[in-house]
Amino acid sequence: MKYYSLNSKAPKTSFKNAVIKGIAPDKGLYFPELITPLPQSFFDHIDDLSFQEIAFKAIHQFVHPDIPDAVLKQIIDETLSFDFPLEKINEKISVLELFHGPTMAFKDVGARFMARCLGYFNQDNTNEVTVLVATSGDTGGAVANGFLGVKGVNVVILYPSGKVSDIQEKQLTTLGKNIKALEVNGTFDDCQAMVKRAFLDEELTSKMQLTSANSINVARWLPQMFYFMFAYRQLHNSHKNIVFSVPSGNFGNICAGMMAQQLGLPVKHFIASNNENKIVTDYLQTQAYTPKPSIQTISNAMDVGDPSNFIRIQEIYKNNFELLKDNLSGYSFTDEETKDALKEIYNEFSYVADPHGAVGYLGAKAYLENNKEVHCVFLETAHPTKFLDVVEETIGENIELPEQILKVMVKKKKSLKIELYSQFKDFLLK
Ligand SMILES: Cc1ncc(COP(=O)(O)O)c(C=O)c1O
Ligand SMILES: N[C@@H](CCOP(=O)(O)O)C(=O)O
Repeated sequence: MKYYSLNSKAPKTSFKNAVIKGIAPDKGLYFPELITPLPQSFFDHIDDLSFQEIAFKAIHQFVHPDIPDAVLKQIIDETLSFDFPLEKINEKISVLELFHGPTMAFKDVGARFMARCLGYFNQDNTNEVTVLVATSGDTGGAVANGFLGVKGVNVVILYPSGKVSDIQEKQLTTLGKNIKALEVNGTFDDCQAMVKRAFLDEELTSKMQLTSANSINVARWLPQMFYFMFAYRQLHNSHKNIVFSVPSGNFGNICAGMMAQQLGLPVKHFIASNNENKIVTDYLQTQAYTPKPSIQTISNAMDVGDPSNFIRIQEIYKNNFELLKDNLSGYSFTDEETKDALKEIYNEFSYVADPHGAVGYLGAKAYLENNKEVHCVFLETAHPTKFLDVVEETIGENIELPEQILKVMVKKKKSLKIELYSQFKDFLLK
């Protein structure tokens, strides 16, 4: 597969090069040149396939020929070593749990897949890479875990000081080895802007190979397609007209769902469920795309004021506003509404959601008000214990801490505080 830059001013490139570079030389996001739908027989016989087989068929065309089939199978087997259960909340709503990986957030799959691709490309130690990551909470931990000890890869994580949960902070600052954390006095958007500026900085790029492990990178972004296929496999015998409500921040996950739809997955509609950072929800109402400084909320991983992947969504729907609106609705919810939803989900369905999942649930409910003939799946993108204080206080119960979380809580945070791009650059150059 060849990838082109969405800024149209860079040459097409291979999967391998797109992964190693992260972003095109004209600073555009890479996008696959061709999307060939899977045959109808794949969907007709999806019940006969394991999750690993589904994933292999879904991603094969995007990595071929740079990753041989046997290696791809192994990468997928190692990446998908945990479950993705779907639970019915009621007749109209189900929840797809994406938090059973090592850091208990949906980012684990993309991070593990990308780490293994880079490991494969660097077998002969000739492609040493510095991976830069901006995180509003979960990407950092997943990338730290997924890339720990990967040969020839150094990871630098930038996170907004005081704006991630205690557990998220422990997950991204305690591993050591090839993983370094920089605590930025600013917002997630400031972190993302510093990373993007580093890619433009010739002094840096002439001295080191930089790449990104945010959803900018095709190897981090595309495996997120799997979730939508896994949900379909678990639901299609009992429900048609499946709609996904995706708690959205940087819009990588929902955009990966749209890629699955391009592969032929029968998805009736997507819902972008936003907290008060509602740039895309506003766009769908006004047709004006206006990035804004991000607002701090209790669903902090979605505190994004300029979503990177919106441009990919525009590409998928051919920059056609009406086509996009036929496929995507957007809703935004306040923290108070999110807390009420956490209580409602707990009291009515005995289910403990996290604040991001609760926003997804609210999006599903809002859409169902005017669309009766569908079944909504909201994505539970992180385990509730990652947001322990707010969840326990809201539902009035203590929740049991999983082993993954207990292990990390006792570790000691190690980070370097920075405020300016020059400090970030000096850190990289040293
Ligand atoms: C728990 C959680 N939910 C939702 C999101 C939003 O996902 P995306 O940035 O792909 O829109 C994130 C972060 O990305 C997250 O960590
Ligand atoms: N919500 C993310 C922000 C970055 O998203 P990404 O998918 O582009 O890595 C986070 O938790 O860090």
